[in-house]
Amino acid sequence: MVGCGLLSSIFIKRTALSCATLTLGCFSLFFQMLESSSVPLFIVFILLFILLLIVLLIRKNGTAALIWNEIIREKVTNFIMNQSKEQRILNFVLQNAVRGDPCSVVDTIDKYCSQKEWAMNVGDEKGKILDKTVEEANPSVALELGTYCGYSAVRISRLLKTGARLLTVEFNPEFAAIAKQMIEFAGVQDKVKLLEGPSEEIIPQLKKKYEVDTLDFVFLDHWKDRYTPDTILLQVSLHNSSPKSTVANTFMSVRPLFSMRDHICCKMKTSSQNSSLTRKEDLKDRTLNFC
Ligand SMILES: C[S@@+](CC[C@H](N)C(=O)[O-])C[C@H]1O[C@@H](n2cnc3c(N)ncnc32)[C@H](O)[C@@H]1O
Repeated sequence: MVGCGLLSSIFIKRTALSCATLTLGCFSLFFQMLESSSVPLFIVFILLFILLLIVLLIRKNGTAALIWNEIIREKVTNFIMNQSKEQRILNFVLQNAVRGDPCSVVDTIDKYCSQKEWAMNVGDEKGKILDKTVEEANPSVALELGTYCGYSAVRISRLLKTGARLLTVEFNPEFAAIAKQMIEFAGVQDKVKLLEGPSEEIIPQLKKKYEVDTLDFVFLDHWKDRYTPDTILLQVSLHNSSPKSTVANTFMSVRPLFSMRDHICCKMKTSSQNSSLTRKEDLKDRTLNFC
């Protein structure tokens, strides 16, 4: 009984209950073990003690928490529910957001990801910075690399002026299918075009296949190792026409970004507790160092 309670308790997210239950269980077993001097009880005690140590590690250590939540817990939940996390996010939106209202979709994803499961959306905190940069750039043509479930695509598109468009690139077919439904549910499908494939293949096609002459705004939010090569590829593919504004969701230096002319550059970083960003204006000295 105690073992069952303890095992189920480790599935309870971020509650002090799991730790308290485990500790209580360990103590109660320890005293029973002392009374009966039973070997099986001793083995159970050792196992529960190890479990307690693991739970404490998950609660105190960021990497352990990440491994637990993103690898073990998510895989177990996916297996039990026979559904991916991204599908759960979409279902939550379909059930709780207002169809045709992009703000409601954005808020509902934020709600799910802050209360139930973390996901790699840009999120509300950095999203507000993204909003500000989009509003300043007021783009006619915008590009996003890394769509995921479509959170930032919906977020950006809700700020686009009439006739403006956002091209968003995603190479994972499962994520692309989710994003497509998210974009349609938000009612922004006329503004957002999802291009499925690796950025390194899509970017060279932008000019001819997607009739892009210049980009007014670029949001880099795919895998970080592609930031620099894709920035160069963008410049080459669009014949050296630099975007008016580029936002990179990173804390690292993206050299070509900073050497582009006429751009507003915006760096974002996430600390364990919150997000912060340094705008181009504040970055000038450091920017020069990077170039
Ligand atoms: C951090 S997520 C994007 C989050 C999204 N911008 C948002 O805020 O909602 C990164 C996404 O980029 C995609 N990705 C990574 N490298 C890519 C590449 N080279 N081409 C296309 N998509 C890529 C991944 O599959 C993943 O879905």
